[in-house]
Amino acid sequence: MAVGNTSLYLPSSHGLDTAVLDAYQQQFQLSIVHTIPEQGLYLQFDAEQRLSLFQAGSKGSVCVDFVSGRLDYRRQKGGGELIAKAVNTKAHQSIIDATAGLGRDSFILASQGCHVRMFERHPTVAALLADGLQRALNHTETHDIAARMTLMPMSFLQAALDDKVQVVYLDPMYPQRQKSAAVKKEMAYFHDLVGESDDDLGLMQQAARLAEKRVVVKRPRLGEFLAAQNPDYQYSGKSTRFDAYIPQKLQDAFSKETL
Ligand SMILES: C[S@@+](CC[C@H](N)C(=O)[O-])C[C@H]1O[C@@H](n2cnc3c(N)ncnc32)[C@H](O)[C@@H]1O
Repeated sequence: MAVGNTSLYLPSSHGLDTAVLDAYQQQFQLSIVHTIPEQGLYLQFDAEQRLSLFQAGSKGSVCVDFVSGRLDYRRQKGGGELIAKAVNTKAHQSIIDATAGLGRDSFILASQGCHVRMFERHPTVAALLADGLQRALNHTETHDIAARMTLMPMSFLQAALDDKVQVVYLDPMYPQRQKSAAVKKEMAYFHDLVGESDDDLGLMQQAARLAEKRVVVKRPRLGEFLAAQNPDYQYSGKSTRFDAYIPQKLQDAFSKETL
């Protein structure tokens, strides 16, 4: 994972108050700059005031937008989301999303009434998510959904060990496949930033300790099982598969492996 101070470009007359600037610098480890970087990835507010990830010299950007676009369409149309089946949202409403990323899966779960605590280890991605969440809270249509989503400091994931949740959801990065549609191009910026997953086993072990009912893992349809663990249930779609595990069985498997 490429963590280093990502630059946040702000014009000299940006109008942000000191508390907001402090949060960007301290919490999200961003370096404020007043000229647009000539190379690499950087953050900037786009024309619609959304905090966005840009690549110097390239077109397009990535931001978290729960209010318009694809997620808004899914919110309004709803429908048989495979993820809802895998999590079993009718029975399980308390969720930890331990790899929250841009929050799309968390938003879908929250749209189904779940309360989702989101953890994102990359501070720049967490900054994008915090910005998108705030805008969703400020918007009437998405306020109630966003109010069920909480972005947690990473350190709380360990501290939350005494505080079980029904489901832990995992969607670690998997190796990038061929970039098909142009819309995927921007997502290459995101991949460059966070890199591939380097801690699959650690994530699975932590999830097995925290979850009471299920651990759910998102994978490419034909992808390998995370940490080589065979799931108890599988839910396959056109390109994605959700593997569901009974946490106790996972814990037993891990303790056998360490004997
Ligand atoms: C594929 S993205 C998740 C996308 C997300 N499900 C969504 O709907 O937007 C994976 C994210 O998990 C994060 N991540 C990977 N390993 C992690 C770990 N061990 N702990 C916390 N976050 C992790 C990465 O920084 C990345 O943002």
